[in-house]
Amino acid sequence: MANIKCTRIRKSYGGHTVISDLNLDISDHEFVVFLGPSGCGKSTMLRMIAGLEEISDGTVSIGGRDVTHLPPGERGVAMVFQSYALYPHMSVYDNIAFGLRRQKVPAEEIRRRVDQVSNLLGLGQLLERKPKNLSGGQQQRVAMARAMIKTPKLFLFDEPLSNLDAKLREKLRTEIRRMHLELKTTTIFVTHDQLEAMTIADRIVLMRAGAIEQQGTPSEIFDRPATRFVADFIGSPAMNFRECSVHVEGDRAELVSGSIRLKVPAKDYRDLVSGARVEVGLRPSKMDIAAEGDVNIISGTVVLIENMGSEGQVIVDVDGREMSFVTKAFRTIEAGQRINFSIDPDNIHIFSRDDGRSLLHAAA
Ligand SMILES: Nc1ncnc2c1ncn2[C@@H]1O[C@H](COP(=O)(O)OP(=O)(O)OP(=O)(O)O)[C@@H](O)[C@H]1O
Repeated sequence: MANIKCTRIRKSYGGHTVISDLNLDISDHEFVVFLGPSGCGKSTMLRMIAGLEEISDGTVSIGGRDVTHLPPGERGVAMVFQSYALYPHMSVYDNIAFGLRRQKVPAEEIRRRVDQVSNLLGLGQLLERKPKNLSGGQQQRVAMARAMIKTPKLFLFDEPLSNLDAKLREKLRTEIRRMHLELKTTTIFVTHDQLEAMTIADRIVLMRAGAIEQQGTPSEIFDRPATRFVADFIGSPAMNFRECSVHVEGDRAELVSGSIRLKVPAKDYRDLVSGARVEVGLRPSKMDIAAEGDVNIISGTVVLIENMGSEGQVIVDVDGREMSFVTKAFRTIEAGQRINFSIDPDNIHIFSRDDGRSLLHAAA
């Protein structure tokens, strides 16, 4: 069992508090991603769970055992860092076997386990090489193998893919996910890359300034962002935001900004009263060229079309400000033309201008 429980965690450096009163539960076998902008405290949290960083206040337990004051070696965790930190003078085999040799595991057993993890990570042909003769991706695989061989209860990854190029990142991301499906070791993975988080996580813990802003499955976070901050952080291309005034008529509310008029069912949101001002968020990927019968139509002049392969991002000037939407039919559009695009009422996000919280009743 390797569930994790962080209770009322605080971390201060000198007089400066960087994590305050953070509570977090992670289930056995879960793959959790700590996501957030630079400096929000992701690595500090991970390092406190690993035991590499002292906790100023609060407790951490792993598998029901309070490990708050245990050294890293006694916590049953293995950590993979951004830098591979392999021993340059040792072969791949010796690098992977190093930890087990120190534990005086019999040579035969070491051979068996090195073979097992190196096959899992596609390192079987590279065992005699020195790290300097490996690519960055191969070196990171060796670092992962070295962590895995100890059969830890908990895997901690601190931005392990940051030094790799985009293609390799994608490949290793899939491998890490596959490895998790096979081994089911509870995993925490730190990244500031939202796409990486979306594709790899069972659950995303989105942090902001030392606190949890929202946690949930990638779909929950993407489809029902609890705050404007989350909505803005997740999704690429980024969400469009417009400040709108509210006009309520019966069971419908109209959100108005310049020429934009969007209708939503008023009962789905709290605090929608005539005269209120709100922040409205529209995801580019949830809009498309308007079709017959669409209700929420926005008109503007096409500024630019970005070809993304199978679809394109269309940047449109609406009342002197740019908005964007994504469409497969981008090849039919030209810069300078007038265009109507639309959004489904279910995909309109409304946030309070005071505290940035979503006004959707069903928001997390
Ligand atoms: N040893 C330290 N002494 C003082 N402040 C520190 C120390 N380590 C981290 N901090 C501060 O704690 C905060 C959280 O840092 P942390 O490295 O956990 O952020 P992060 O979310 O992992 O960021 P990044 O994605 O840039 O690595 C930052 O404001 C950072 O400046």
